[in-house]
Amino acid sequence: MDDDFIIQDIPGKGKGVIAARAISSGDLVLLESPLFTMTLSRTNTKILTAVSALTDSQQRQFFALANSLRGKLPPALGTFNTNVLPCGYNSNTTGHAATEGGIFVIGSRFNSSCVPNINNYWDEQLRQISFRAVRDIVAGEELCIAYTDLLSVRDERRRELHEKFAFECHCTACSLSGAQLEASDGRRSRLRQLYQEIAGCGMNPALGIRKVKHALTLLKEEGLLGFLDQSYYYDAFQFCTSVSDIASAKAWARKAWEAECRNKGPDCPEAKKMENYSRDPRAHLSFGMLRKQRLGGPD
Ligand SMILES: C[S@@+](CC[C@H](N)C(=O)[O-])C[C@H]1O[C@@H](n2cnc3c(N)ncnc32)[C@H](O)[C@@H]1O
Repeated sequence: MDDDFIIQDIPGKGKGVIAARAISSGDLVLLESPLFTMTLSRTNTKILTAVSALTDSQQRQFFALANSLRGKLPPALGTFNTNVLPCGYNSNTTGHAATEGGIFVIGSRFNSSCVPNINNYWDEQLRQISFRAVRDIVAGEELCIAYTDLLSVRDERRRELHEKFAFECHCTACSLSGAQLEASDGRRSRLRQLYQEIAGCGMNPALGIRKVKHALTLLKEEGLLGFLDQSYYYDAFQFCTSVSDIASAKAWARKAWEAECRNKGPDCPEAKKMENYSRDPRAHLSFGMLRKQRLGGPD
């Protein structure tokens, strides 16, 4: 793992993390314990109290991290807010925020991209954060996570990143212009709509499956397939199990299981759940709730 990346200066971004060799989709790039964690209700005083409990060398590590909020916030709070990563379930897409955040000596060096190649996941049992590749990565590529809601349009993403982290994003998606930018914004907006429409398709599972397939196509076109696909597979699984289409339900559950393994690791509770459903879709609450029909599995 330690040989997978190097930390170096990146023009316009401070430091960042670069792949030192080819990394395959699903590979664990880093597993790290926090220097310390803190609940959402943090203040400069609370952070200074937590930092003072660290060893001298850990205190130096904390203050050596970037502070992009210098002059806007007191130094400890600015450093914390620049580097904090969620320690708990967090979804930029649904707006669900983890109640705890942590500071990581290495993990806090990952920069942001709106087409991320790395997923960060807090393992509650280990109380460590993992970083896994969401697609194949070539040597020399920067390893980036997502700091923002990827289903927002470019200008909204830039506004949010500027407000929270005081930088302008120039990732491949944010650097688009003209018709290409319009197409990218259109796909992300449509994906957000589909996310909500799919949730309302419980009584019309055939329509739900069509919308899932449309969403997966848009995710692929937008370069986000490996990052945001798992919830769509789970939705498709539920549609199939509700109409007792067992073979298709198993196939969708398997796709969800693969996605959870890739992004969070095979031992995470979500992967275990999907593995169980892929063996026995009847175990799901919605099994057989609607008239039997065949909906079909993933393409
Ligand atoms: C958690 S730190 C990431 C590591 C940091 N670059 C460093 O030097 O340690 C977050 C800060 O990195 C910079 N950053 C992250 N992603 C960036 C990007 N895509 N473009 C420019 N700066 C970025 C911003 O200053 C941001 O506030």
